[in-house]
Amino acid sequence: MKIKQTPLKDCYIIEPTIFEDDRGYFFEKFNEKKFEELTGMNGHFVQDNISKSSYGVLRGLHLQKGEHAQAKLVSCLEGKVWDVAVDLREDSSTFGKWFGVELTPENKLQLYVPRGFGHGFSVISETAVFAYKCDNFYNKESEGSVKYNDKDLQIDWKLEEKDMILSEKDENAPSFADKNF
Ligand SMILES: Cc1cn([C@H]2C[C@H](O)[C@@H](COP(=O)(O)OP(=O)(O)O[C@H]3O[C@@H](C)C(=O)[C@@H](O)[C@H]3O)O2)c(=O)[nH]c1=O
Repeated sequence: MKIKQTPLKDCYIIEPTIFEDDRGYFFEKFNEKKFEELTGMNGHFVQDNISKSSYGVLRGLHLQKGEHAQAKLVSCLEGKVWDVAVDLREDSSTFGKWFGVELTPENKLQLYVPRGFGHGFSVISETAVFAYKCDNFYNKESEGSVKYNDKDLQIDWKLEEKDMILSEKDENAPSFADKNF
């Protein structure tokens, strides 16, 4: 397992070591001990989520606030997604900055999105299955969000606006300036 620092503080790309032989391949998708040694972050995840979406679906930007804040380790099991993390920690040197990475079953990359970040992804294949671990439980009352097309963030979602499919909640999300995080 290798990690690569992204331009955002505490946000990492995880690349697994692949063992190939005549049968196919093997890799450790997650190893708490190695993850903690390499990143220095908490690797104790308590919830695993899966979603399936079709082309053009954009989920985000989401976070949980306060004591329910969640770090996420995200990956794509089928298809191709453009994954985006935004640093929403006001005391961070990379506050207000975003980073995007393509996640596919072929590149096997995972993105570690720390607590206090907004997270979202867009589906750029016909369909995509997205999988992620969270280090804190889902809590509806603690949900925060930031509008995907916020003028201050200027995120490139790798989709044309006309193709984007959003939930009503995400369409009506507050702006970055509203600080719903
Ligand atoms: C996130 C979540 C949702 N739900 C329920 C609530 C709702 O009825 C249904 C769909 O929820 P949402 O519309 O919020 O799902 P979705 O838009 O896929 O939300 C997810 O988006 C990505 C970008 C993230 O970063 C995740 O943390 C999460 O916020 O599933 C749970 O039961 N547990 C969960 O952990």
